[in-house]
Amino acid sequence: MTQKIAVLGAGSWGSVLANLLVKNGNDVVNWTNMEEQAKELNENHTNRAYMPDLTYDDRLIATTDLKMAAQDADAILFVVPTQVMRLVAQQLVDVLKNSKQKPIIIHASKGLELNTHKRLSQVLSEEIPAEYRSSMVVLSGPSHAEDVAKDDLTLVTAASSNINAARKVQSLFMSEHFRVYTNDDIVGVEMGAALKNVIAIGAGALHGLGYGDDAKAALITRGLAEISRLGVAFGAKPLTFMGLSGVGDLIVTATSEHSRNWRAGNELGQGMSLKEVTNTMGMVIEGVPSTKAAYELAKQKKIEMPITDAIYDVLYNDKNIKTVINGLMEREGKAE
Ligand SMILES: NC(=O)c1ccc[n+]([C@@H]2O[C@H](COP(=O)([O-])OP(=O)(O)OC[C@H]3O[C@@H](n4cnc5c(N)ncnc54)[C@H](O)[C@@H]3O)[C@@H](O)[C@H]2O)c1
Ligand SMILES: O=P(O)(O)OC[C@H](O)CO
Repeated sequence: MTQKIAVLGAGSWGSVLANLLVKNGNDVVNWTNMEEQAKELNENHTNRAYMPDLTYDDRLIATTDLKMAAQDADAILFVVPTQVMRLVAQQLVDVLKNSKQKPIIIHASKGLELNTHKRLSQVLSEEIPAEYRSSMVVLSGPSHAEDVAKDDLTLVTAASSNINAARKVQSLFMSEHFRVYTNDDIVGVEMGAALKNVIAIGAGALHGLGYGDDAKAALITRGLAEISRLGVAFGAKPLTFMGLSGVGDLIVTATSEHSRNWRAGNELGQGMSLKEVTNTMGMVIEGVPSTKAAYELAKQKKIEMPITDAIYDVLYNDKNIKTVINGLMEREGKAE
């Protein structure tokens, strides 16, 4: 049955997921806060600032009118940067109150809120009416908009404490190119999604500095160990980090040139300043705020996260990358 779906956020991931949902036979409205972008998507079926090579399905509608996008929708998918998620959720409250039906709430963003250190399902739960909380779903896993846009093969997970809601999301997104598993560990899925961005900055930096494959494999492996340690301290299931939203997403983000986090690290490794990197990327680099949030969470819980500490020192204390890498190698010997 055709579903009415609102996708909030028309950057690379939001617009590409909206396009996928249209191709799956749904009525989809993609909400953006930029008038020019809505016009371009509606008239030219392009979104050149984010996906320069993609022509979108001409059935995809874009709007800056949140009510038009989300009122009476069957599903509402948030795909905005982490630090504006709360703001967008607040704008949605009145629309939800005036809707004739109760949509399923999904988010596909990856990060931790600065200051509160909260996961995105927690942020949404605080802002939207209570009756939506139990059926919230998180869509996550190794997935770059560039690959999904060209119908390459992508496998992700839909996590919820409500299995029926997860299954509903699974069936909305599944296609011959896009496979969705279900998962009941929202904490693990969201922690894996946010923390892999931190390690990906480190992996990009190693590349930018000219280190080889051994160093990159070691960083990913030891990065996974500290992601799991922090996640488990907050109630995640250890095995979740062995799945698509854990090691799967870590591998793609820490090795792909599509990754904004990896590219940011690579440019830092090549000697650019953080300001230059963020000013030229033109898209969100979630690992930058998530490094700060993860660093502070780790201190709060007394969890050892040496790689996160090192990236934090580079991003927030202006430490030299080569020096922090040397520091990691010079730590006392440990058991694995
Ligand atoms: N790009 C990917 O391949 C990909 C894949 C999986 C997950 N994600 C996650 O999805 C989230 C969004 O990433 P993206 O790649 O689409 O980012 P992006 O930088 O490409 O686009 C972000 C969009 O958010 C919009 N935005 C910013 N502030 C806003 C506000 N106050 N109100 C409404 N819209 C606002 C911007 O205008 C822009 O269109 C991130 O958390 C990212 O980690 C991205
Ligand atoms: O481009 P990045 O670094 O934000 O990563 C995008 C996705 O999270 C990869 O799964």
